Amino acid sequence: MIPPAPTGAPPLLVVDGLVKAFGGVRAVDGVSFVLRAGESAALIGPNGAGKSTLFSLIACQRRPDAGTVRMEGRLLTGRPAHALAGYGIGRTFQIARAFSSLGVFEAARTAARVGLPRAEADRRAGDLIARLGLTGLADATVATLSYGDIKRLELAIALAGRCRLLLMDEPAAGMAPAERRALMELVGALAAEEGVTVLFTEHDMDVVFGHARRVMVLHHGRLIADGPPERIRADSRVRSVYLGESAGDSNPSDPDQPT
Ligand SMILES: Nc1ncnc2c1ncn2[C@@H]1O[C@H](COP(=O)(O)OP(=O)(O)OP(=O)(O)O)[C@@H](O)[C@H]1O
Repeated sequence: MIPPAPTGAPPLLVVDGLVKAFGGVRAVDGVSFVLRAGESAALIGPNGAGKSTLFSLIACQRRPDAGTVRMEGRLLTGRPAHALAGYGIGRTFQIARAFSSLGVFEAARTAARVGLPRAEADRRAGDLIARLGLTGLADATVATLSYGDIKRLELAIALAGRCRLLLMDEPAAGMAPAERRALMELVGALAAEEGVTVLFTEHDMDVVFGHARRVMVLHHGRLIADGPPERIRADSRVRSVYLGESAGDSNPSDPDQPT
């Protein structure tokens, strides 16, 4: 588990008054929060709450209608998505696609090579793929990997670039429960070792309540709750928002106990 962020840790990501509308729908409607170095936060909400849109605004895939995002004090809003790495932000979503013709080790090494001498980059890439259980696949072409292996490789690639903030859009989607737990435990351990702050969206409440130290709840584009998992679980507004959700695992009133 990731230890709680030290009190008074410096603000890493500052999201201030983000708004994004599609026609008449305010998908993100005035969202503000501060993520401090060392935190591990999950962004949850029922279908259509605005999670993907908010994530895409933070990750510079869309421009907000209003509001700003700052990383370590530097304005991120308006920058292209490929500038994220230069701000110390790694994103796991679909990274592997860009590396599909490379071998697994080569892909991790390419990411590690940015700003590191060759020998050090090789060592870092080797260490990370070992930690992620991919050593046996070091020479396999990325395009041939299974879904779960791609997810692990994406994590290795994001961390190889020595990001300070890791953005993960449904990191465990499509995985079997045991594989999900293993992946998130690895994320927690690696983030703690590397001093990386984590922000992730997730539908699976076991993953959210088992692995986030902070949970932010979106509803109709607004943050309706933000706090430690135990407080979110007991929040009457959060419970009422999730009532009637069809997916059994989408109800935060009845998640598994945190591991
Ligand atoms: N490109 C788009 N054009 C029009 N409306 C959109 C677009 N993207 C999102 N929306 C609308 O914005 C709202 C928020 O959608 P968003 O996908 O961000 O929610 P979400 O919380 O990620 O949902 P889910 O959990 O179902 O993925 C929804 O009403 C959605 O229909």
